[in-house]
Amino acid sequence: MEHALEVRGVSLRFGGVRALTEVSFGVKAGELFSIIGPNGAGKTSIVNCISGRYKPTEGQLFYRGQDITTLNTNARPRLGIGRTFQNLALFHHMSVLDNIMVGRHHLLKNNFITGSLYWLTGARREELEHRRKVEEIIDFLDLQSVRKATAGTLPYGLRKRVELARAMALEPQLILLDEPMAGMNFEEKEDMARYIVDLNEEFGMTVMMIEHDMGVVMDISHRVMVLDFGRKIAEGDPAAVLADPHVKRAYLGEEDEVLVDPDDKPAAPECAA
Ligand SMILES: Nc1ncnc2c1ncn2[C@@H]1O[C@H](COP(=O)(O)OP(=O)(O)OP(=O)(O)O)[C@@H](O)[C@H]1O
Repeated sequence: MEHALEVRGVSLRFGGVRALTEVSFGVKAGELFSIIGPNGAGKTSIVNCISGRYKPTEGQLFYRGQDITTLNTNARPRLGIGRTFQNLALFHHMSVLDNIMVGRHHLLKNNFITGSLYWLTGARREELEHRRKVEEIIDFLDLQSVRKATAGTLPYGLRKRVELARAMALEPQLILLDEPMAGMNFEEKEDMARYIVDLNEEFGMTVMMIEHDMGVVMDISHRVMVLDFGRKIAEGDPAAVLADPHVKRAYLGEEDEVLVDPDDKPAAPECAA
């Protein structure tokens, strides 16, 4: 399988803070790839480097063989890279339908001037085609009943789904999902997991997902990478990653026997005065 995305030796520093240190990995075309790690491990930083929000201090990023390291943020959706955000970034006063339409902005061929010649140019045909695509996504994500609702009035789980719809509207080949299940209840997570698997399998999108829910990650991912303090500590199929002692120690909080000095005596509990 060809690499859709390749991250080579990426480091990112904010003053004295090392958010990422020499992180390298590849995501294959058609893969559902997840990144896990404790809070502050650098997961969102990686997504922000790929989406262009941050420029790596060192290293390179390749998308389908093209060096995108210094490409500006707006150019990436045109290449086929879409994303969702950890904290919802919807237009709250707009309808669900309009929020999803915004996602198609970069695909619009007609500008303000040609758009004003609505019936004479292809503007009308183009709008109908965009509507058709948006309706397809609304059907896929079961958003029919709320298509006219104001986005800001919807329950959190549904707003997350609308955000996914907007990212899908870009028709990306690679979609970056930053904690798509955060704040959801069990049923909402189950639904979201199913949509993610379907957009990978039915729509053929390559998925790179950051998610804290280990159950979901292990269930649906083809491969998993683990970050800790900005460094990659493991990568592989879910079962192998779960069994990795470094991962157990860093992520799941289990002790690594090798690193525990047998002569170390537990400290005596402090007595209250
Ligand atoms: N814009 C920024 N300015 C300064 N430091 C930052 C910035 N963005 C991230 N960091 C720091 O970089 C490190 C990695 O942060 P990042 O948000 O990538 O971690 P994360 O794994 O996504 O965490 P979480 O699971 O809590 O979202 C943290 O120490 C964070 O404080």
